[in-house]
Amino acid sequence: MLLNNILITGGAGFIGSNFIEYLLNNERDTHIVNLDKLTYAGELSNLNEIENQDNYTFVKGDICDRNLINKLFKTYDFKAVIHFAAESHVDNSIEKPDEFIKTNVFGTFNLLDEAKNHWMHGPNNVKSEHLESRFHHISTDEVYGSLGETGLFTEQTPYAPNSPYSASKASSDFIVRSYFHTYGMNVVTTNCSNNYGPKQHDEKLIPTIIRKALNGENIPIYGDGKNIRDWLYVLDHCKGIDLVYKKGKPGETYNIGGNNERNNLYIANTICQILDEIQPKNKSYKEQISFVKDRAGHDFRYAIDASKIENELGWKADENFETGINKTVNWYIDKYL
Ligand SMILES: Cc1cn([C@H]2C[C@H](O)[C@@H](COP(=O)(O)OP(=O)(O)O[C@H]3O[C@H](CO)[C@@H](O)[C@H](O)[C@H]3O)O2)c(=O)[nH]c1=O
Repeated sequence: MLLNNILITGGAGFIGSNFIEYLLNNERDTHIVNLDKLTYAGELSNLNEIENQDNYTFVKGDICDRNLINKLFKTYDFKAVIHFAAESHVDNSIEKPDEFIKTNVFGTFNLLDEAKNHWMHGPNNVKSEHLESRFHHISTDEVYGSLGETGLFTEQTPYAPNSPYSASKASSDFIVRSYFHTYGMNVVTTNCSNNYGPKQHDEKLIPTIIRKALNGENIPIYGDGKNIRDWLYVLDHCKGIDLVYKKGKPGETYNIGGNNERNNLYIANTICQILDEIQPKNKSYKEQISFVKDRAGHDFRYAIDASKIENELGWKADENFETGINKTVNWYIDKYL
């Protein structure tokens, strides 16, 4: 059988590795090339379960390396690119924005431009063998900025990124958009809310709470803990990405959110309550919750209106926050204990 080669960038990271596993479990006619730089956030063991499959190849490399990208396109004649690779941690972007601009902005441009050169003769002239070839850009709801107490982000919400991270993702979204409008390239973008679930890097809120709780350390909650995020179980996100990748309209963007708005203090209390039940000790884990200095420019609230992907493509999240967080806490207990 002739396999379709697709390029997945950042596949050793949290969402990318969950997506690769999801795709390979559901498809037999795809060969995935996973290009990942293996920064501190990439973990090859995330891919243990599929690393020996013959329809999977790992390449260590940087999306900013134009020669490498060119060589990969020549070797594999990719039929699609699904682009996860990014510097993703907001706190790091506040301390050191350079890498975010380099990887998220320049790296995305590099990939996109190589894909265009490989798939198209010129503006609006796609090579016959690449009529279906698609560039799927994975992005974030943070590009829309911060909400007050009410309202939801829709695909029409104007961009208003507040952190160097979200500004770099917003820039990359605009570059991708421009390749549709200028060159007629087949691109789609998905903007997701906060993901959680297995394989997330230790630095993010939910793994931090679980790890610090189990280690008997203070659980750091920024500011007053009232900031709100819309939590999306990572496998629901993967299903949404797969739908958009296969059925999304070229040039369109789709929001993917969990419809699970929770404030950070609620998240910490919920996790502590689960741990009190399944991993009890002499006092409640809640006593470890500790309020610390707020994040600079901390966005107050993110919340997504996912009706476009639900109505147009039939996507629906399978997990609600209660089912998802229970699975997640159990997964990290196995990892940390
Ligand atoms: C790490 C940490 C975070 N926080 C707060 C800050 C945020 O309000 C909330 C979640 O923080 P983080 O886990 O860093 O995630 P956040 O800044 O929302 O961004 C995430 O979600 C975004 C999607 O909304 C993604 O685009 C980002 O790549 C991803 O990192 O918890 C704490 O209160 N204490 C902590 O120790």
